[in-house]
Amino acid sequence: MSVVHVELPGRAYDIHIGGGLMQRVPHLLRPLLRRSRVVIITDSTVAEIHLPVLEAALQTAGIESESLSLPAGEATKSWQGLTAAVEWILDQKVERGDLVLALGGGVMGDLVGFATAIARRGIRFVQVPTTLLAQVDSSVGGKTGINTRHGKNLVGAFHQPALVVADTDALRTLPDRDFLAGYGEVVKYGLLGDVTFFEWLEANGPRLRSDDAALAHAVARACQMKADIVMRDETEQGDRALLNLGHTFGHALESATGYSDRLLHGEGVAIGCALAFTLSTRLGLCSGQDAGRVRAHLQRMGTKGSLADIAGDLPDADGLLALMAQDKKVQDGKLRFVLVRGIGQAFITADVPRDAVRAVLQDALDERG
Ligand SMILES: NC(=O)c1ccc[n+]([C@@H]2O[C@H](COP(=O)([O-])OP(=O)(O)OC[C@H]3O[C@@H](n4cnc5c(N)ncnc54)[C@H](O)[C@@H]3O)[C@@H](O)[C@H]2O)c1
Ligand SMILES: O=C(O)C(=O)C[C@@H](O)[C@H](O)[C@H](O)COP(=O)(O)O
Ligand SMILES: [Zn+2]
Repeated sequence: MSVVHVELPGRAYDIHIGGGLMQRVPHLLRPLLRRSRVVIITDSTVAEIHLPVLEAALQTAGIESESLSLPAGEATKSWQGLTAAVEWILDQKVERGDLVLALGGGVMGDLVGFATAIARRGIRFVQVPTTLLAQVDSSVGGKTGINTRHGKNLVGAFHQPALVVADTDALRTLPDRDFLAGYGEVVKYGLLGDVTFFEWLEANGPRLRSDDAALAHAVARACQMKADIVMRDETEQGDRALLNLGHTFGHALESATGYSDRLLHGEGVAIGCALAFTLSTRLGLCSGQDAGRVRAHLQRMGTKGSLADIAGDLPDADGLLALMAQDKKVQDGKLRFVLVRGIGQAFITADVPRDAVRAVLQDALDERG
Protein backbone atom coordinates (compact mmCIF):
# COMPACT_ATOMS: atom_id res chain seq x y z
CA MET A 1 0.00 0.00 0.00
CA SER A 2 1.30 3.49 -0.71
CA VAL A 3 0.11 6.95 0.23
CA VAL A 4 0.59 10.12 -1.79
CA HIS A 5 -0.01 13.31 0.16
CA VAL A 6 -1.46 16.38 -1.52
CA GLU A 7 -0.46 19.40 0.53
CA LEU A 8 -2.72 22.36 -0.15
CA PRO A 9 -3.42 25.13 2.37
CA GLY A 10 -6.50 24.11 4.41
CA ARG A 11 -7.37 21.37 1.89
CA ALA A 12 -4.61 18.77 2.29
CA TYR A 13 -5.55 15.13 1.68
CA ASP A 14 -4.11 11.68 1.17
CA ILE A 15 -4.40 9.31 -1.77
CA HIS A 16 -4.30 5.67 -0.60
CA ILE A 17 -3.29 3.19 -3.29
CA GLY A 18 -3.22 -0.61 -3.09
CA GLY A 19 -5.13 -3.88 -3.11
CA GLY A 20 -7.98 -4.65 -0.70
CA LEU A 21 -8.64 -1.01 0.16
CA MET A 22 -12.41 -1.07 -0.46
CA GLN A 23 -12.82 -2.92 2.85
CA ARG A 24 -10.61 -0.32 4.53
CA VAL A 25 -12.72 2.67 3.43
CA PRO A 26 -14.59 2.89 6.79
CA HIS A 27 -11.30 2.92 8.70
CA LEU A 28 -9.87 5.64 6.42
CA LEU A 29 -13.08 7.69 6.62
CA ARG A 30 -13.40 7.52 10.38
CA PRO A 31 -11.18 10.51 11.27
CA LEU A 32 -13.11 12.68 8.80
CA LEU A 33 -16.62 11.77 9.97
CA ARG A 34 -18.70 14.15 12.10
CA ARG A 35 -21.49 11.57 12.41
CA SER A 36 -21.77 7.87 11.53
CA ARG A 37 -23.50 8.40 8.20
CA VAL A 38 -22.36 8.81 4.60
CA VAL A 39 -24.05 8.88 1.20
CA ILE A 40 -22.66 7.23 -1.92
CA ILE A 41 -23.24 8.19 -5.54
CA THR A 42 -22.23 5.63 -8.14
CA ASP A 43 -23.14 4.45 -11.62
CA SER A 44 -25.36 1.53 -12.62
CA THR A 45 -22.45 -0.78 -13.54
CA VAL A 46 -20.37 -0.11 -10.44
CA ALA A 47 -23.52 -0.35 -8.28
CA GLU A 48 -23.81 -3.99 -9.33
CA ILE A 49 -20.14 -4.94 -8.95
CA HIS A 50 -18.52 -2.91 -6.16
CA LEU A 51 -21.23 -1.08 -4.19
CA PRO A 52 -22.28 -4.17 -2.16
CA VAL A 53 -18.71 -4.63 -0.86
CA LEU A 54 -18.45 -1.00 0.18
CA GLU A 55 -21.90 -0.99 1.80
CA ALA A 56 -21.13 -4.17 3.73
CA ALA A 57 -17.83 -2.74 4.98
CA LEU A 58 -19.59 0.43 6.16
CA GLN A 59 -22.35 -1.53 7.86
CA THR A 60 -19.84 -3.74 9.68
CA ALA A 61 -18.08 -0.59 10.90
CA GLY A 62 -21.39 0.83 12.16
CA ILE A 63 -21.54 3.59 9.54
CA GLU A 64 -25.00 4.14 8.05
CA SER A 65 -25.13 4.67 4.28
CA GLU A 66 -27.58 5.50 1.49
CA SER A 67 -26.75 5.25 -2.19
CA LEU A 68 -27.84 6.66 -5.53
CA SER A 69 -27.11 4.91 -8.81
CA LEU A 70 -27.00 6.96 -12.02
CA PRO A 71 -26.73 5.65 -15.61
CA ALA A 72 -23.19 4.55 -16.53
CA GLY A 73 -21.40 6.50 -19.24
CA GLU A 74 -20.15 9.94 -20.26
CA ALA A 75 -23.67 11.18 -21.06
CA THR A 76 -24.37 11.35 -17.30
CA LYS A 77 -21.74 14.12 -16.96
CA SER A 78 -24.46 16.53 -18.04
CA TRP A 79 -26.88 19.15 -16.68
CA GLN A 80 -29.42 16.34 -16.22
CA GLY A 81 -26.95 14.16 -14.29
CA LEU A 82 -25.93 17.16 -12.18
CA THR A 83 -29.54 17.98 -11.30
CA ALA A 84 -30.20 14.38 -10.29
CA ALA A 85 -27.11 14.27 -8.06
CA VAL A 86 -27.70 17.66 -6.38
CA GLU A 87 -31.41 17.08 -5.76
CA TRP A 88 -30.71 13.65 -4.26
CA ILE A 89 -28.00 15.09 -1.97
CA LEU A 90 -30.56 17.63 -0.76
CA ASP A 91 -33.28 14.96 -0.44
CA GLN A 92 -30.90 13.05 1.79
CA LYS A 93 -30.42 16.15 3.98
CA VAL A 94 -26.69 15.85 3.60
CA GLU A 95 -25.05 18.53 5.74
CA ARG A 96 -21.96 20.58 4.90
CA GLY A 97 -19.96 18.60 7.43
CA ASP A 98 -21.00 15.22 6.00
CA LEU A 99 -19.15 13.21 3.39
CA VAL A 100 -20.42 12.21 -0.05
CA LEU A 101 -18.59 9.27 -1.62
CA ALA A 102 -18.03 9.23 -5.41
CA LEU A 103 -17.74 5.55 -6.28
CA GLY A 104 -16.81 4.80 -9.89
CA GLY A 105 -14.82 6.15 -12.79
CA GLY A 106 -14.00 9.69 -13.87
CA VAL A 107 -17.60 10.39 -14.81
CA MET A 108 -18.80 9.83 -11.24
CA GLY A 109 -15.78 11.65 -9.77
CA ASP A 110 -16.24 14.75 -11.93
CA LEU A 111 -20.03 14.82 -11.51
CA VAL A 112 -20.19 14.16 -7.77
CA GLY A 113 -17.25 16.51 -7.20
CA PHE A 114 -19.14 19.30 -8.95
CA ALA A 115 -22.47 18.47 -7.27
CA THR A 116 -20.78 18.68 -3.85
CA ALA A 117 -19.00 21.91 -4.83
CA ILE A 118 -22.34 23.65 -5.39
CA ALA A 119 -24.85 21.90 -3.07
CA ARG A 120 -25.06 24.00 0.10
CA ARG A 121 -22.14 25.96 -1.47
CA GLY A 122 -19.75 23.17 -0.67
CA ILE A 123 -19.94 19.74 0.94
CA ARG A 124 -16.89 17.53 1.48
CA PHE A 125 -16.51 14.52 -0.80
CA VAL A 126 -14.36 11.41 -1.04
CA GLN A 127 -13.15 9.82 -4.25
CA VAL A 128 -13.32 6.03 -4.44
CA PRO A 129 -12.08 5.54 -8.03
CA THR A 130 -12.74 2.19 -9.71
CA THR A 131 -11.29 2.75 -13.20
CA LEU A 132 -7.62 2.98 -14.15
CA LEU A 133 -8.27 6.44 -15.54
CA ALA A 134 -9.86 7.62 -12.30
CA GLN A 135 -7.12 6.09 -10.12
CA VAL A 136 -4.24 7.68 -12.07
CA ASP A 137 -5.81 11.01 -12.88
CA SER A 138 -9.39 12.17 -12.36
CA SER A 139 -9.74 11.40 -8.64
CA VAL A 140 -6.79 13.67 -7.85
CA GLY A 141 -6.50 17.44 -8.12
CA GLY A 142 -10.04 18.73 -7.70
CA LYS A 143 -11.08 19.48 -11.28
CA THR A 144 -14.81 18.73 -11.32
CA GLY A 145 -17.53 19.48 -13.84
CA ILE A 146 -19.86 18.49 -16.64
CA ASN A 147 -19.95 18.68 -20.43
CA THR A 148 -22.36 21.03 -22.24
CA ARG A 149 -23.42 21.31 -25.88
CA HIS A 150 -20.58 23.83 -26.22
CA GLY A 151 -17.91 21.32 -25.28
CA LYS A 152 -16.09 19.21 -22.76
CA ASN A 153 -15.90 20.12 -19.05
CA LEU A 154 -17.05 23.68 -19.78
CA VAL A 155 -19.01 24.09 -16.54
CA GLY A 156 -17.35 23.13 -13.29
CA ALA A 157 -15.36 24.12 -10.24
CA PHE A 158 -12.12 23.35 -8.47
CA HIS A 159 -13.20 21.32 -5.44
CA GLN A 160 -10.60 19.09 -3.79
CA PRO A 161 -11.64 15.74 -2.31
CA ALA A 162 -11.12 15.17 1.40
CA LEU A 163 -9.64 11.71 0.72
CA VAL A 164 -8.93 9.40 -2.22
CA VAL A 165 -9.04 5.61 -1.81
CA ALA A 166 -7.82 3.73 -4.91
CA ASP A 167 -8.33 -0.01 -4.48
CA THR A 168 -6.30 -1.48 -7.36
CA ASP A 169 -8.15 -4.82 -6.95
CA ALA A 170 -11.29 -3.05 -8.20
CA LEU A 171 -9.62 -2.74 -11.62
CA ARG A 172 -9.82 -6.51 -12.14
CA THR A 173 -13.46 -6.23 -13.25
CA LEU A 174 -12.78 -3.39 -15.68
CA PRO A 175 -13.38 -4.27 -19.35
CA ASP A 176 -10.20 -4.30 -21.49
CA ARG A 177 -11.36 -1.31 -23.49
CA ASP A 178 -11.76 0.86 -20.37
CA PHE A 179 -8.43 -0.35 -19.00
CA LEU A 180 -6.67 0.64 -22.24
CA ALA A 181 -8.46 3.99 -22.31
CA GLY A 182 -7.14 4.65 -18.81
CA TYR A 183 -3.71 3.71 -20.07
CA GLY A 184 -3.92 6.76 -22.36
CA GLU A 185 -3.71 8.95 -19.24
CA VAL A 186 -0.99 6.76 -17.68
CA VAL A 187 1.30 7.12 -20.68
CA LYS A 188 0.54 10.86 -20.75
CA TYR A 189 2.47 11.24 -17.48
CA GLY A 190 5.63 9.71 -18.98
CA LEU A 191 5.25 11.79 -22.12
CA LEU A 192 4.71 15.09 -20.34
CA GLY A 193 7.40 14.94 -17.71
CA ASP A 194 9.22 11.67 -17.04
CA VAL A 195 11.09 9.83 -19.77
CA THR A 196 12.21 7.20 -17.24
CA PHE A 197 8.57 6.40 -16.46
CA PHE A 198 7.85 6.18 -20.20
CA GLU A 199 10.77 3.74 -20.59
CA TRP A 200 9.38 1.75 -17.64
CA LEU A 201 5.99 1.67 -19.37
CA GLU A 202 7.58 0.51 -22.62
CA ALA A 203 8.98 -2.44 -20.64
CA ASN A 204 6.07 -3.06 -18.25
CA GLY A 205 2.93 -1.61 -19.89
CA PRO A 206 1.84 -4.88 -21.53
CA ARG A 207 1.81 -6.72 -18.19
CA LEU A 208 0.03 -4.10 -16.08
CA ARG A 209 -3.23 -6.08 -16.25
CA SER A 210 -1.65 -9.20 -14.82
CA ASP A 211 1.00 -7.84 -12.44
CA ASP A 212 -0.49 -6.26 -9.30
CA ALA A 213 2.80 -4.74 -8.13
CA ALA A 214 3.49 -3.14 -11.52
CA LEU A 215 -0.06 -1.77 -11.64
CA ALA A 216 0.20 -0.28 -8.16
CA HIS A 217 3.54 1.29 -9.12
CA ALA A 218 2.04 2.89 -12.25
CA VAL A 219 -0.92 4.29 -10.29
CA ALA A 220 1.33 5.65 -7.53
CA ARG A 221 3.80 7.24 -9.97
CA ALA A 222 1.02 8.97 -11.91
CA CYS A 223 -0.65 10.20 -8.68
CA GLN A 224 2.66 11.52 -7.35
CA MET A 225 3.34 13.40 -10.59
CA LYS A 226 -0.17 14.86 -10.60
CA ALA A 227 0.03 15.80 -6.91
CA ASP A 228 3.37 17.58 -7.50
CA ILE A 229 1.88 19.65 -10.32
CA VAL A 230 -1.38 20.42 -8.48
CA MET A 231 0.52 21.49 -5.35
CA ARG A 232 2.40 24.14 -7.30
CA ASP A 233 -0.52 25.27 -9.50
CA GLU A 234 -3.91 24.21 -8.13
CA THR A 235 -6.08 26.34 -10.44
CA GLU A 236 -4.14 26.03 -13.70
CA GLN A 237 -2.57 29.45 -13.88
CA GLY A 238 0.54 27.91 -15.44
CA ASP A 239 2.15 24.48 -15.14
CA ARG A 240 -1.05 22.54 -14.47
CA ALA A 241 -1.91 22.92 -18.16
CA LEU A 242 0.85 20.36 -18.81
CA LEU A 243 -1.68 17.75 -17.63
CA ASN A 244 -3.64 18.75 -20.72
CA LEU A 245 -1.14 17.12 -23.09
CA GLY A 246 -3.19 15.54 -25.89
CA HIS A 247 -6.45 17.05 -24.62
CA THR A 248 -6.85 19.93 -27.09
CA PHE A 249 -7.15 17.39 -29.90
CA GLY A 250 -8.81 14.78 -27.66
CA HIS A 251 -11.61 16.99 -26.37
CA ALA A 252 -12.47 18.16 -29.91
CA LEU A 253 -12.67 14.51 -30.99
CA GLU A 254 -14.88 13.62 -28.01
CA SER A 255 -17.17 16.49 -28.88
CA ALA A 256 -17.20 15.43 -32.57
CA THR A 257 -18.21 11.90 -31.57
CA GLY A 258 -20.97 13.13 -29.23
CA TYR A 259 -19.41 11.92 -25.91
CA SER A 260 -20.44 8.43 -26.94
CA ASP A 261 -18.97 4.95 -27.01
CA ARG A 262 -17.35 5.83 -30.33
CA LEU A 263 -14.50 7.44 -28.42
CA LEU A 264 -13.71 7.22 -24.70
CA HIS A 265 -11.90 10.10 -23.01
CA GLY A 266 -8.65 8.19 -22.50
CA GLU A 267 -8.71 7.03 -26.12
CA GLY A 268 -9.03 10.65 -27.22
CA VAL A 269 -6.10 11.54 -24.97
CA ALA A 270 -3.90 8.80 -26.48
CA ILE A 271 -4.75 9.92 -30.02
CA GLY A 272 -4.26 13.54 -28.95
CA CYS A 273 -0.81 12.79 -27.49
CA ALA A 274 0.25 11.15 -30.76
CA LEU A 275 -1.02 14.22 -32.68
CA ALA A 276 0.77 16.60 -30.27
CA PHE A 277 4.02 14.75 -30.97
CA THR A 278 3.38 14.92 -34.74
CA LEU A 279 2.66 18.65 -34.51
CA SER A 280 5.78 19.22 -32.41
CA THR A 281 7.85 17.34 -35.02
CA ARG A 282 6.37 19.39 -37.87
CA LEU A 283 7.29 22.58 -36.00
CA GLY A 284 10.87 21.35 -35.64
CA LEU A 285 10.60 21.08 -31.85
CA CYS A 286 10.86 17.32 -31.41
CA SER A 287 12.56 14.47 -33.28
CA GLY A 288 10.52 12.29 -35.60
CA GLN A 289 12.13 9.35 -33.81
CA ASP A 290 10.41 10.27 -30.51
CA ALA A 291 7.06 10.75 -32.26
CA GLY A 292 7.46 7.33 -33.91
CA ARG A 293 8.32 5.74 -30.56
CA VAL A 294 5.12 7.10 -29.01
CA ARG A 295 2.99 5.80 -31.89
CA ALA A 296 4.72 2.40 -31.75
CA HIS A 297 4.11 2.09 -28.00
CA LEU A 298 0.40 2.95 -28.30
CA GLN A 299 0.08 0.40 -31.10
CA ARG A 300 1.85 -2.28 -29.08
CA MET A 301 -0.45 -1.63 -26.12
CA GLY A 302 -3.48 -1.90 -28.41
CA THR A 303 -4.99 1.44 -27.42
CA LYS A 304 -6.37 3.81 -30.02
CA GLY A 305 -3.58 5.99 -31.44
CA SER A 306 -4.80 7.67 -34.62
CA LEU A 307 -7.94 9.09 -36.23
CA ALA A 308 -8.09 5.90 -38.29
CA ASP A 309 -9.03 4.09 -35.08
CA ILE A 310 -12.28 6.09 -34.74
CA ALA A 311 -15.24 4.48 -36.51
CA GLY A 312 -17.77 6.58 -38.43
CA ASP A 313 -17.73 10.09 -39.81
CA LEU A 314 -15.66 12.92 -38.39
CA PRO A 315 -15.83 16.64 -39.18
CA ASP A 316 -13.22 18.00 -41.61
CA ALA A 317 -10.06 19.75 -40.38
CA ASP A 318 -11.78 23.14 -40.12
CA GLY A 319 -14.67 21.55 -38.23
CA LEU A 320 -12.25 20.06 -35.71
CA LEU A 321 -10.43 23.40 -35.40
CA ALA A 322 -13.76 25.09 -34.67
CA LEU A 323 -14.40 22.60 -31.85
CA MET A 324 -10.94 23.33 -30.42
CA ALA A 325 -11.84 27.02 -30.17
CA GLN A 326 -13.85 26.26 -26.97
CA ASP A 327 -10.71 24.93 -25.20
CA LYS A 328 -10.22 26.50 -21.77
CA LYS A 329 -6.58 27.24 -22.65
CA VAL A 330 -7.69 29.84 -25.22
CA GLN A 331 -6.28 33.24 -24.27
CA ASP A 332 -7.05 36.50 -26.11
CA GLY A 333 -8.88 34.39 -28.68
CA LYS A 334 -5.74 32.34 -29.43
CA LEU A 335 -5.37 28.66 -28.72
CA ARG A 336 -2.53 27.56 -26.45
CA PHE A 337 -1.11 24.08 -26.97
CA VAL A 338 0.88 21.63 -24.88
CA LEU A 339 3.75 20.63 -27.18
CA VAL A 340 6.93 18.62 -26.61
CA ARG A 341 10.66 18.95 -27.16
CA GLY A 342 10.93 15.18 -26.74
CA ILE A 343 9.51 12.39 -24.60
CA GLY A 344 9.13 13.75 -21.04
CA GLN A 345 9.63 17.37 -22.10
CA ALA A 346 6.25 19.06 -22.51
CA PHE A 347 5.73 22.81 -22.46
CA ILE A 348 2.87 25.26 -23.03
CA THR A 349 2.89 27.64 -25.98
CA ALA A 350 0.60 30.01 -27.85
CA ASP A 351 3.06 30.13 -30.72
CA VAL A 352 1.41 27.55 -32.96
CA PRO A 353 0.40 28.57 -36.49
CA ARG A 354 -3.21 27.58 -37.21
CA ASP A 355 -2.15 26.26 -40.62
CA ALA A 356 0.29 23.82 -39.00
CA VAL A 357 -2.51 22.43 -36.81
CA ARG A 358 -4.87 22.25 -39.78
CA ALA A 359 -2.21 20.38 -41.83
CA VAL A 360 -1.68 17.80 -39.05
CA LEU A 361 -5.43 17.25 -38.80
CA GLN A 362 -5.85 17.05 -42.57
CA ASP A 363 -3.08 14.43 -42.87
CA ALA A 364 -4.54 12.44 -39.98
CA LEU A 365 -7.99 12.55 -41.63
CA ASP A 366 -6.49 11.53 -44.99
CA GLU A 367 -4.88 8.47 -43.34
CA ARG A 368 -8.42 7.21 -42.63
CA GLY A 369 -8.84 6.71 -46.37
N1 LIG B 1 -11.10 15.69 -13.20
C1 LIG B 1 -10.02 15.30 -13.83
O1 LIG B 1 -8.91 15.71 -13.53
C2 LIG B 1 -10.15 14.30 -14.94
C3 LIG B 1 -9.01 13.67 -15.43
C4 LIG B 1 -9.15 12.72 -16.43
C5 LIG B 1 -10.42 12.41 -16.94
N2 LIG B 1 -11.50 13.03 -16.43
C6 LIG B 1 -12.85 12.67 -16.89
O2 LIG B 1 -13.09 11.30 -16.56
C7 LIG B 1 -14.09 10.78 -17.43
C8 LIG B 1 -13.67 9.42 -17.94
O3 LIG B 1 -13.51 8.55 -16.83
P1 LIG B 1 -13.53 6.96 -17.02
O4 LIG B 1 -12.72 6.57 -18.17
O5 LIG B 1 -13.26 6.40 -15.70
O6 LIG B 1 -15.05 6.70 -17.47
P2 LIG B 1 -16.34 6.20 -16.69
O7 LIG B 1 -16.49 6.81 -15.40
O8 LIG B 1 -17.46 6.34 -17.68
O9 LIG B 1 -16.04 4.64 -16.49
C9 LIG B 1 -15.88 3.83 -17.64
C10 LIG B 1 -16.83 2.62 -17.60
O10 LIG B 1 -16.33 1.67 -16.68
C11 LIG B 1 -17.37 1.24 -15.78
N3 LIG B 1 -16.68 0.87 -14.55
C12 LIG B 1 -16.13 1.68 -13.62
N4 LIG B 1 -15.44 0.97 -12.74
C13 LIG B 1 -15.55 -0.32 -13.08
C14 LIG B 1 -15.04 -1.53 -12.57
N5 LIG B 1 -14.20 -1.54 -11.56
N6 LIG B 1 -15.38 -2.69 -13.18
C15 LIG B 1 -16.19 -2.68 -14.28
N7 LIG B 1 -16.68 -1.58 -14.83
C16 LIG B 1 -16.36 -0.41 -14.25
C17 LIG B 1 -18.30 2.41 -15.70
O11 LIG B 1 -19.57 2.00 -15.32
C18 LIG B 1 -18.25 2.93 -17.14
O12 LIG B 1 -19.15 2.22 -17.93
C19 LIG B 1 -14.24 11.79 -18.55
O13 LIG B 1 -15.43 12.49 -18.38
C20 LIG B 1 -13.06 12.70 -18.37
O14 LIG B 1 -13.30 13.99 -18.84
C21 LIG B 1 -11.39 13.96 -15.45
O1 LIG C 1 -6.17 17.71 -13.82
C1 LIG C 1 -5.89 18.35 -14.83
O2 LIG C 1 -5.50 19.52 -14.76
C2 LIG C 1 -6.04 17.77 -16.17
O3 LIG C 1 -5.95 18.46 -17.16
C3 LIG C 1 -6.27 16.28 -16.24
C4 LIG C 1 -6.96 15.85 -17.52
O4 LIG C 1 -6.58 14.49 -17.74
C5 LIG C 1 -8.48 15.85 -17.41
O5 LIG C 1 -9.05 15.26 -18.54
C6 LIG C 1 -9.11 17.20 -17.14
O6 LIG C 1 -10.47 17.05 -16.82
C7 LIG C 1 -9.04 18.11 -18.33
O7 LIG C 1 -9.42 19.35 -17.90
P1 LIG C 1 -9.89 20.53 -18.85
O8 LIG C 1 -9.82 21.72 -17.97
O9 LIG C 1 -8.98 20.56 -20.01
O10 LIG C 1 -11.27 20.23 -19.28
ZN1 LIG D 1 -7.84 13.63 -19.27
